[in-house]
Amino acid sequence: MSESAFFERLEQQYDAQLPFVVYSRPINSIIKCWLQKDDALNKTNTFEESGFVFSPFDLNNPAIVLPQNECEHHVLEIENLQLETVKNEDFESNTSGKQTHIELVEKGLTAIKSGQLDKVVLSRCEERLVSEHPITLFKRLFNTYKNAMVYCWYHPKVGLWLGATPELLFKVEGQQLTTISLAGTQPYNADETASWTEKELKEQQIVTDYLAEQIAPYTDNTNISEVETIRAGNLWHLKTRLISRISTETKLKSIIQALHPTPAVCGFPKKKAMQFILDNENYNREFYTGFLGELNLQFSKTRNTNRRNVENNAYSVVKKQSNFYVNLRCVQIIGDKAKIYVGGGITKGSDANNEWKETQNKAKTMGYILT
Ligand SMILES: C=C(O[C@@H]1C=C(C(=O)O)C=C[C@H]1O)C(=O)O
Repeated sequence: MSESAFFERLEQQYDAQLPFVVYSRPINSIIKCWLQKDDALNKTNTFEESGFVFSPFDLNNPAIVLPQNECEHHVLEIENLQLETVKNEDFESNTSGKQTHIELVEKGLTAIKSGQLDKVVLSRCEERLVSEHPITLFKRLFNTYKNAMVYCWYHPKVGLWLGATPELLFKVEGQQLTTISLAGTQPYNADETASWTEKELKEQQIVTDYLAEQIAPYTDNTNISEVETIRAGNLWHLKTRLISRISTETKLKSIIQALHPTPAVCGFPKKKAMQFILDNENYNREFYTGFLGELNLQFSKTRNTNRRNVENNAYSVVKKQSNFYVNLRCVQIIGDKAKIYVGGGITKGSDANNEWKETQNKAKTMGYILT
């Protein structure tokens, strides 16, 4: 399918108010779209279906699935999309929510000092006007953020979301589980390399240890990589990769419950941090810090047994794969309004003003894309 035919088909779907998702995974020149044939709202809480899942932060609310066999699928392989309009380099974060956010962070710090919590991730949402077509915004995301999972998701009964997330929640290929620990934030500077404080390194290590502990009951042989610095748009983060094997009887839902929400978007202890967020952030995160991605898709892997008998040499096994990304650096579009969702992790020693600035920096990822 040509680039123009691919996007025309997507625009038709949006004009007909039918559900769709268009996305591209990090470091990948493949754009996929799933177009649901009707406007049914398919929910899941078992995560046993095959499809594309869009899950809220709070799993007490349902996750939405675009079922694989009720969708038309298209794939486009391309490096850069044609775009007439360029991104806006002058985005200035709106300061109207500053006082409220600082008060929220201070409340979080008080809870940490009193020993109720070790870490809590506190967020806010900032409104902007948007005039551009969502498909144009998606094209800009794809051209701008090559090492993020970029997407535009729409369901007429739920809403319209776009994002460029640097964070894999986890992926499962057959029995192999991969997850990452992402924490620490610094503004990206092309002339310097990131230098991290002991506090930042320690906090990222805490996230890594926590993830390893959470997956331990379902896995064996966890291999933990060295810590590396990665770039996500205008920011640096610290990242570690954890790879392990899950036992055959483990259900995908158990892995989801063990890993979501991670301390990178919620805090820990998990339940207490979650409760603090639900009680104190004075808005609903909805799908921000939820997760999205391919759910139980079948793929076949060819094995080479190296036997002499050529007939037996290659055979393929059908396996299932899922890959979920944390819904960060995202925006919800309602009519001509764009709501940019941003947050950051608060620990002992965090400074409320710096936390505010960190959310302003994070808002730029989507801010640059909107005009
Ligand atoms: C919560 C967000 O980001 C998360 C929080 C980070 C931090 O506290 O330093 C870093 C990356 C993300 O895991 C967000 O972007 O809204």
